[in-house]
Amino acid sequence: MASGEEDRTVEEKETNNKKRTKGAIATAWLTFYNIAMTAGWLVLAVVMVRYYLQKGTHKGLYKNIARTLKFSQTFALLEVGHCAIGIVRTSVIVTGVQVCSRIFMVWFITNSIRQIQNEESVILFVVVWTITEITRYSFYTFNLLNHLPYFIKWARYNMFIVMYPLGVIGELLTIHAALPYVRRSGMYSLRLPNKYNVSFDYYYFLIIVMLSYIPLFPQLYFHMLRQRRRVLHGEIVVEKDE
Ligand SMILES: CCCCCCCCCCCCC[C@@H](O)CC(=O)SCCNC(=O)CCNC(=O)[C@H](O)C(C)(C)COP(=O)(O)OP(=O)(O)OC[C@H]1O[C@@H](n2cnc3c(N)ncnc32)[C@H](O)[C@@H]1OP(=O)(O)O
Repeated sequence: MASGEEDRTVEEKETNNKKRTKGAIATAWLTFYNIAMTAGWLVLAVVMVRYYLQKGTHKGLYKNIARTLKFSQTFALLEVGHCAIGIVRTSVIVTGVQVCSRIFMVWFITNSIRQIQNEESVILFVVVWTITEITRYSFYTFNLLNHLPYFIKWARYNMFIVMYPLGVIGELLTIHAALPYVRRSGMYSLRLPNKYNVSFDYYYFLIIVMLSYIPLFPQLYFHMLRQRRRVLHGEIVVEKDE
């Protein structure tokens, strides 16, 4: 064998070894991450069911789940990182919009405005998120372990058809319920005159957020419909932002 060819073979072997090591580390991390996230959302589900069975009402439930909800949803920020460094084949933009809008709902709406925490709409989106995330993270976990039961795959790529719109309804109704409190309290707003000479009205910002669901939500929904066709029906789908 010529020495040039030998060099290339050694180089290829080294590259393959590096890829394998990175692959193994990434797979181990993702498996750990998905198990931890499934557990987090399962805890939330158990606490919710137990609370409802004991008290017979959803009132006061949010206080009991607030910490686990904030923890589980905030950790999902790591998913944007996973896409950015390329260890999962998902769009950073789609994941970013999905994760950031949820974090916004949790921290800057539900957690910040005590008066709306007992609204039915809060329970609606929390229940919908919980069911979705238990399914999604168990799907990823079993998939990584190469033991994916068909019903989990089926649930992952069918339930969103109903769950996504339900979640959006819950989120929009919650922001809508928050509007009067935000207007009255002037929270997170900056009025003129101030030393920065900048004004910001959180009330109008929330109206813009609600309106932004109109162009953004269909994109997330159609993304999932394309994923569904690809995974369940084996169709080759080309994403625009890939
Ligand atoms: C600051 C102000 C904010 C203003 C916001 C404005 C509003 C915007 C509107 C937003 C509306 C959002 C509403 C929403 O919150 C409501 C709900 O969620 S309700 C509940 C129902 N929801 C769903 O069903 C969620 C569906 N969405 C998702 O699943 C994801 O979020 C999404 C990013 C859309 C997922 O898509 P993805 O592209 O990741 O699809 P796949 O799951 O098929 O994965 C693709 C491949 O990547 C692998 N992967 C991904 N993640 C992992 C992981 N953690 N571990 C291992 N592998 C992973 C996956 O296996 C696939 O691999 P392969 O291609 O090899 O099969």
